[in-house]
Amino acid sequence: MGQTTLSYYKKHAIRRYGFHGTSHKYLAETAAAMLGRPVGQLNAITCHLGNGSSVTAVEGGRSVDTSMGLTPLEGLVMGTRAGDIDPAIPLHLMRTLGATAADMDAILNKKSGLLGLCGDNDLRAVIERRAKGDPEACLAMDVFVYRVRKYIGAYTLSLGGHVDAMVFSAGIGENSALIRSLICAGLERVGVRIDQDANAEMCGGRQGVISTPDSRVKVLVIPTDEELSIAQQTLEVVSTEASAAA
Ligand SMILES: Nc1ncnc2c1ncn2[C@@H]1O[C@H](COP(=O)(O)OP(=O)(O)O)[C@@H](O)[C@H]1O
Ligand SMILES: CC(=O)OP(=O)(O)O
Ligand SMILES: [Mg+2]
Repeated sequence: MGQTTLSYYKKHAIRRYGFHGTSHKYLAETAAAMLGRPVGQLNAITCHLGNGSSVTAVEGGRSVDTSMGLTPLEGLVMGTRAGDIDPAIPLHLMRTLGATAADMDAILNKKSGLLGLCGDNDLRAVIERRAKGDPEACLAMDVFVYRVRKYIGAYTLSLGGHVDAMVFSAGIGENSALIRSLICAGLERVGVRIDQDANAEMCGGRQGVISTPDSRVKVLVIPTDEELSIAQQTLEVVSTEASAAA
């Protein structure tokens, strides 16, 4: 047997690390508290949508899949990151344009995403331009929203169709009722019904439910608190080590 690609995993630590873990953990725990159940009994899809964005599938309180990989480049379309693309594209650009690995790193991490699609990386600017009918801004938002919906669809099946809650958080998820509404549009058949008044109100650091009472999937807006989550997890590690040493 020749060398398998599994050796990259074993010898070179190529694996899915995922990012925003402190945020997704905080969101799952807060969602469980809001639904009045132990986090171990919660299935959820947590959407951390900021400048960097990721989605996580949470089953019984544990992350079972997440959209960022070895680096934060994989997954959603972000402010300046491309997210998922055909892995052959960088190879093609390196061959045809003579681009180096460093060039590709800069293109895919710093010049792609919303910025690459329309010239603005801040979604507030993209939303303003879209409202005026700017075609590139419309395209950028369509691609952004479509990619989030695709992950929600994939993770809904990863969770066997059993989703208790969908959570929106971070700069975009906490503040843009428009983006939340576009992501959830037409999902009634998979149990998601948005209360548009509640959605419009849940901005600027407010926490609450934005789905209708009859929505099978509860849709929540939760301002994330990564600092608190880091402090709680640090305390957990320190207390465990202290009690083991005693
Ligand atoms: N009202 C809003 N509408 C749409 N997008 C917003 C709004 N407020 C903030 N954002 C987006 O949130 C992003 C910042 O999110 P944040 O979670 O702070 O990002 P990061 O931690 O990755 O820097 C901004 O780039 C902007 O696109
Ligand atoms: C990993 C990442 O994108 O982090 P942030 O959201 O803080 O930019
Ligand atoms: Mg952040």
